[in-house]
Amino acid sequence: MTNLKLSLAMGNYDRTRAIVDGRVQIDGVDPIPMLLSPEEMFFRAFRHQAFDISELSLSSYSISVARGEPHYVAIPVFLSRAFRHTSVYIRTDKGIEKPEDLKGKRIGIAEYQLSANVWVRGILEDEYGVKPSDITWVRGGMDTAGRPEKIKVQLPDDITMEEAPVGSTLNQMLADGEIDGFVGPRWPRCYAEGHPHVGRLFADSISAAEDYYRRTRIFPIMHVLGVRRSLVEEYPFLPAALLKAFTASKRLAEEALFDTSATKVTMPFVEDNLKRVQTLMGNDPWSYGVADNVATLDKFLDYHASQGLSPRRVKVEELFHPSTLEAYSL
Ligand SMILES: O=C(O)c1ccc(O)c(O)c1
Repeated sequence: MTNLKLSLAMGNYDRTRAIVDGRVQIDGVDPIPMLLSPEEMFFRAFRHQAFDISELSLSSYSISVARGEPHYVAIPVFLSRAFRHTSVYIRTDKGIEKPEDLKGKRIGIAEYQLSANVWVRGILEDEYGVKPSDITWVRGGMDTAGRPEKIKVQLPDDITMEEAPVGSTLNQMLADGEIDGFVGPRWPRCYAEGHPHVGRLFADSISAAEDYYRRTRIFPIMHVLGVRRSLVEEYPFLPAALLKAFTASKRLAEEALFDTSATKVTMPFVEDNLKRVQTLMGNDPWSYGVADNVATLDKFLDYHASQGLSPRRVKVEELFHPSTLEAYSL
């Protein structure tokens, strides 16, 4: 019996590496891995359904489910998670000292529907009373002018959204003070390069995120794994096989990270960060599976619907293949 040969698009992460190098096999599948950036992967997945198995933006995927036209079915493998307190950048010379000061400001975004932006808008509203309609959103490419939206969205009437001027990038607009801030999953180049008037809204974003986690127990989910729906109809073993393999691959990455004899990532203070995260979040901080993540997924779907991105409130169980919602035991 030969295995299915399936294309597999995902990021180059420690938690996926064992699948790429063959230490973990996916039952019944010979993967053809492609390690891509989120921008390229999601554009090709959502515009052209280019891959058999693909990491997917939780937001873009939720839109496709809410619209009743999902080309992929998700598996509760959360390939990207992040506390997005890190992801709000501001001009430090525009009177922005606290979240409430964002009201009336012009904030750049690459796309309204990016998962990181859904989380940031939700947290700003829930925690600080700053509504999406309090801000003027300016949409454009970060480093390339004229970025297209990968999914067209119809925003609620009270949302003000402008397109960045033709030929302008958000990085240049932020650097020149033409926008007051930027929200997005990737840091803007001018911040990375140390622009003297560009900083973070939450200057101590680790403390802000820790406080948020203590109160909410939410570690935001950005990306899921998806498999082409037509393939699952033909081969219903695929979702559970993928969940099993990706869970095993993540476990190997965690074991390596905890082997601190010679650190596995090129970064100081790894042991200290591991201890800090364990103290805050317990022994499985980056959990896969629906059961451990229902509250986080529910919060995301609330935000997604209230921000007008899904035309109806999708239920958590609708996102994932039924075979990944339960497991056998001995
Ligand atoms: O589509 C994007 O631009 C994009 C970039 C980075 C991410 O992590 C992401 O979720 C989306």
